[in-house]
Amino acid sequence: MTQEQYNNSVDLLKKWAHAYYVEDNPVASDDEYDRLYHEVLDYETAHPEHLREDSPTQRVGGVVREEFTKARHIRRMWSMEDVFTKDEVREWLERVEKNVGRCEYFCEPKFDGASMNLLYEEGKLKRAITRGDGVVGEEVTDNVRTIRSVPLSIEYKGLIEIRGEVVIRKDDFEAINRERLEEGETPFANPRNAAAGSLRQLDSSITAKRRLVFYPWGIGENTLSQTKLSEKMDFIYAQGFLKPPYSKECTTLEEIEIFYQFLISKRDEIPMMMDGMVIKVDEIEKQEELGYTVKFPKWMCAYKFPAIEKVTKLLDITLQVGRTGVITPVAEIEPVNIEGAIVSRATLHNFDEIERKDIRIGDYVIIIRSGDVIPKIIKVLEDRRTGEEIPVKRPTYCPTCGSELLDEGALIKCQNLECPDRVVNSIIHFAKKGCMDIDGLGSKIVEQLVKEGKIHDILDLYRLTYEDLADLEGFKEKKINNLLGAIAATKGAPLHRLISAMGIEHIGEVASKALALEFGLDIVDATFDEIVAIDGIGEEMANSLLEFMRVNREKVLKLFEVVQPTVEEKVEAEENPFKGKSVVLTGTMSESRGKIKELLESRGAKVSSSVSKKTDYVIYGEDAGSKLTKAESLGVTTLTEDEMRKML
Ligand SMILES: NC(=O)c1ccc[n+]([C@@H]2O[C@H](COP(=O)([O-])OP(=O)(O)OC[C@H]3O[C@@H](n4cnc5c(N)ncnc54)[C@H](O)[C@@H]3O)[C@@H](O)[C@H]2O)c1
Ligand SMILES: [Zn+2]
Repeated sequence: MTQEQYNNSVDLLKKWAHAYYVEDNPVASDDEYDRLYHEVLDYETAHPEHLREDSPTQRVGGVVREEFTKARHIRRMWSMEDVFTKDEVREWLERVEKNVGRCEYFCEPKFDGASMNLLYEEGKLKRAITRGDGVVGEEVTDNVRTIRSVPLSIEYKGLIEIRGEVVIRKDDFEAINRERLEEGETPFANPRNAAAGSLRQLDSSITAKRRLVFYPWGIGENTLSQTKLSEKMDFIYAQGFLKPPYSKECTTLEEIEIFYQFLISKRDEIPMMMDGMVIKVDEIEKQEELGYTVKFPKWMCAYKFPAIEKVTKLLDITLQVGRTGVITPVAEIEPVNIEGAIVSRATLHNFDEIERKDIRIGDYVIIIRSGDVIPKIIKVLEDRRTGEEIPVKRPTYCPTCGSELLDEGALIKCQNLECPDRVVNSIIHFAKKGCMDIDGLGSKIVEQLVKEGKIHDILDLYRLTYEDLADLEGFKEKKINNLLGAIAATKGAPLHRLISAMGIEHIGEVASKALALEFGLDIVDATFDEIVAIDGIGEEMANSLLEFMRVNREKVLKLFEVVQPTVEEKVEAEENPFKGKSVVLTGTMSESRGKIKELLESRGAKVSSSVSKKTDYVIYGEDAGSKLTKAESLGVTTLTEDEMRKML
């Protein structure tokens, strides 16, 4: 890096930091920011004479926004040094121990939220101040009062500054963004900006709606006498604050590394966004001996997790035709490595989303991949446009069969029932697990069969003969017999699985069960009023089912004839505490969860997989994780397996 490049980089970082800290609306990804930041830092270490005082390496956070009252922290608030590899942790530990000898290290998650300082006096919450530039922050007391995990009063009567992170749950974050998009506002780029933006509301009722959570991680001004940070924190938790789900005291690099890997393995499960692990020297005396740089304490560091957000370029948008004919746009992106996986495509739900986000071909975009979630574009970096970007047009003809498309606004559909992509995808769906579960009929084989003209629709599967398959490439006697056997074995399958397998839009497994129980084979003649009378089935589902039956009535009747599905009897469950209740199972139980699900369903319970405010009971076994925590945070009744059995 030359001095000129250094100066330009500092200017760029400053611009990015302002957008991030002050506007809550970043124009770069964290990964990019961190990279440039470290290049700048390297240059400054090599050329201390060129160091600019206004470099982001020399200051904490951003400036205070005009609309808010400024307030001073009693003790300064800091930023944190970050390390990215085990080797860097080793170096960090060596540096620490060279100065103060062997230490104990307190390790805990680094939640990615907004830094907050709470001042308590005589047991009352007096003031809540954002970190700001570390010396002066914004007073947001009224907003913070709406956060349920911030106690308004505590037992301890001394003056104390309790520091922590205001975080937003990942699912709330997504919900807020959906809402913002609907209202034509720009979505928040990440949970941290969403938390910060929610705190900086001039109207507290908006903050209140955001369901923020506060996790304490440290103390500023205080007169507590404990000699270790972890002991002080235990005292804080005992005052009624939330304790992070995991923390560990370590003494060696190996222990630190093991806990780090453990936290990474919990990354998707924990409802809050974690971007690393914090390592802190536990002994207060040693902390003081180590002291501070201009920006951060020398006694703690953030051991960052690998980035799950990356910036990349949108190369093209291609179209996929689903089994219901819906055309889904797919973003083809310049391949990037996210946590070891090469990502080259991302989903876009529909064309309205492209228009709302104003995504153009050639744009730089931030994409995120977390857990098993398919990568998605979360933000367009409009600042980086060159003017060459090409707006995306809504398609008017099917990319597969060429028929004219029906544009319904949010959805664009190919209406040609014989469209090859629709046929292939509907057969793949028909054959998959949870539907008809036809072993040996995966997507490749379906494509082959359709392409070779062996099948044109689902019914054709049941007409396949040995001779039909014998001349296909890769089909030997055993494979043919297995496939024909697997298809024949679907005869007599439960009706609800057959309904599910038909792939009616909006009708999933649960709805299929309810429909099968209610109507049996008469489902082809069900009326709108009868359908919506079923608990859990809404108008959209009813219309979709009616439309499907209108178009496919004859085919469905034929299918019933060939498959001869087993019609389940409708038996009223006897009265019991779980009848009609919504139940979620989590953790390891004495039998498989599938078995326990069946048991509860036979008693009239609805068993679902995610916890919400509508859940009546969460029944947990051993090693229960985030679902249990979520239930507790929502105030949902939790039961052990034993308690459940007693109630039955
Ligand atoms: N995308 C962008 O344009 C952009 C711009 C500026 C900064 N950033 C991001 O912000 C980071 C720098 O921000 P920063 O200086 O606030 O540092 P930081 O967020 O990396 O770390 C410091 C903060 O961590 C928080 N924290 C969470 N858990 C904690 C715990 N257990 N103990 C102590 N503190 C805990 C505290 O609020 C503390 O202030 C960069 O690494 C970058 O990722 C991004
Ligand atoms: Zn088509």
